[in-house]
Amino acid sequence: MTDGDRPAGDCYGLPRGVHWTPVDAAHAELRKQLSPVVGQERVPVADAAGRVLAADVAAVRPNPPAANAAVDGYGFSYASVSPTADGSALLQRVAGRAAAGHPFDGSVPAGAALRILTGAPVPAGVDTIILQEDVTEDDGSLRFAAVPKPGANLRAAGEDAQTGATVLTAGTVIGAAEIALLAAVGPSDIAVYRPLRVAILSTGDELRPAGAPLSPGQLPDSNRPMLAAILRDWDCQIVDLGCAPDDPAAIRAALDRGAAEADLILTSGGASTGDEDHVSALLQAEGALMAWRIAMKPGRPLALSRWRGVPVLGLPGNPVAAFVCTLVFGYPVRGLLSGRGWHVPQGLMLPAGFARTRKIGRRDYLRARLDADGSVVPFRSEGSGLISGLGWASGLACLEEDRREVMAGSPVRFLPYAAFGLRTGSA
Ligand SMILES: Nc1nc2c(c(=O)[nH]1)N[C@H]1C(S)=C(S)[C@@H](COP(=O)(O)OP(=O)(O)OC[C@H]3O[C@@H](n4cnc5c(N)ncnc54)[C@H](O)[C@@H]3O)O[C@H]1N2
Ligand code: MOO
Repeated sequence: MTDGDRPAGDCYGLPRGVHWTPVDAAHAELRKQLSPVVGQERVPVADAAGRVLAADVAAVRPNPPAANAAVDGYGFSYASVSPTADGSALLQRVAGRAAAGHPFDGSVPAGAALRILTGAPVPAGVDTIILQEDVTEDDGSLRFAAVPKPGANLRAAGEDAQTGATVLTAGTVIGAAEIALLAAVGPSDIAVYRPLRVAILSTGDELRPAGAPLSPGQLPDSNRPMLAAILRDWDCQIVDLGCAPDDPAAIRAALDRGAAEADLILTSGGASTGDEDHVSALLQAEGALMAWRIAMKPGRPLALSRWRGVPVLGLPGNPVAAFVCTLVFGYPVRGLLSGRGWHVPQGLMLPAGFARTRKIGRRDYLRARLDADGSVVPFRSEGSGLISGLGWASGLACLEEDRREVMAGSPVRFLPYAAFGLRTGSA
C-alpha cells in the first residue's frame, strides 16, 4: 500500500511516506519464494510422533488381516437357519470355540452355531454372528430370540484398509492416531523429514540474558527464551545465536553463523528505521529483501529477507510484536520449510465482546481471550511492550484491513494460540 492509494483526509492506521505490504501479500511472497529445505531420514514408527511424513505410505497388510468377530456370541451360516413364526430359531451348539489368537480348527456345519469371542477369526461355515445376550442355551441347544441380519457382527478382512492402499500422504504430521494406523497396516519404519533447524538472535545494547543482574538502562532478553519455547512447540532444533549488540559487524557475524547452521533465522530488534536499527539495514543492503514494513499492528517493522540464501524473519524488538509476527509469519513459514505445507490458521468467527471504530488499511491482531459466554474480549491495552497480555490471552483477535467498526456481538475472527501449534498457555 502506498500513499497514492489513499483518499484525501487520512483514515489509514499507518504512518505516511512508506510502502506498507499487506499481510496477505507478504504471505503470498513468502509462499512463492520458499520451499521445503529439510532432508529426509527413516525412523521406526514407534519413534515417529511429531515427525512429518516425507512420502506417501501404502498399507503392507490389510486391516483387519482376516474376517473376525465384532462381538462375543455365536457364529453360524445365515442360510442354514429357518426361523419359526415368532422369528426365533433353534440351533445345535458345536463343540469347541473360537477366540482371539485361538482360531477354531474346523468347519461349522449347517444348522449349528459355534461359540465365538470378539476378535476371533471367523471359521469356515460362519457368515453371521449373534450377540450372546440374544441367545439362551439349554442342554446343547441354542435358542435365538431373533435371527440377526446376514453378515451381522462380523468385520470383513481389509474393511479398514486394503493392502497397497495409500493410508497416509506426504506432509502428514505423525501423531497418536497415525501411529496406531501404521502399527496396524504400515511398514516398520517410514521416511520423515529431518527437523527444521532455526537460529534465534536477539539484538540490542540494552539486553542482558534473562536472570542476569541489570545495570541502569539494561533490560532482560525476553524474546530469545520466548522464541525458543515456541520453536520447541514446533518440533524445531534450536541454534542459539545469543544476543548481539547494536553493531553491524556483530550482527553480520551472527547472521553468517545462522546461515551456516540453520534453515531459518529469527532475529528480534533493530527492525525499524532508527539509527540503531541495524538488522533491517543489513537485511536491506546485504540480504535479499522479500518484504519490509507490513500493514499490521503489532509488528509493522517486520523484515522478511534472506541471508546467504537462508530465510530470515527480522522480528520487531517489542516482545508482543515479536510474538505475534512469529505466529502470523513464522508458523506458515516453518510449515512450508519443514515439509508440512503452508498453512495459515483461519480460526473461528465468534461474537465480539467489545466495540470500537478503527482506521482501515491495517490488520490488527489483538491479544484476546474468550469470556464465559464465548465472546471475544481483548486485553486492556494494545501496548506492544505489555508482555503480561500475552499470557492473559489465549489467542489473537484479527481485525481485517477493511473493517471500520466492530459492534458488540458482531462476528470477529478469533485465532486460538493452539491453532498456531502452541502447546502451552491457557485454553
Ligand atoms: N519512527 C518510527 N519509530 C518506530 C516505528 C516506526 O514505524 N517509525 N515503529 C515502532 C514499532 S511498531 C515497533 S514494534 C518498534 C520496533 O522496532 P525495532 O525492531 O527496531 O525494535 P527495537 O527498537 O530494537 O526495540 C523495541 C523495544 O523492544 C525492546 N526489546 C528489543 N529486544 C528485546 C528483547 N529481546 N527482549 C525484550 N525487549 C526487547 C527494546 O528494548 C525496545 O524497548 O519500533 C517503533 N518505532
Ligand atoms: O506495532 Mo509495533 O510492532 O509493536 O508497536
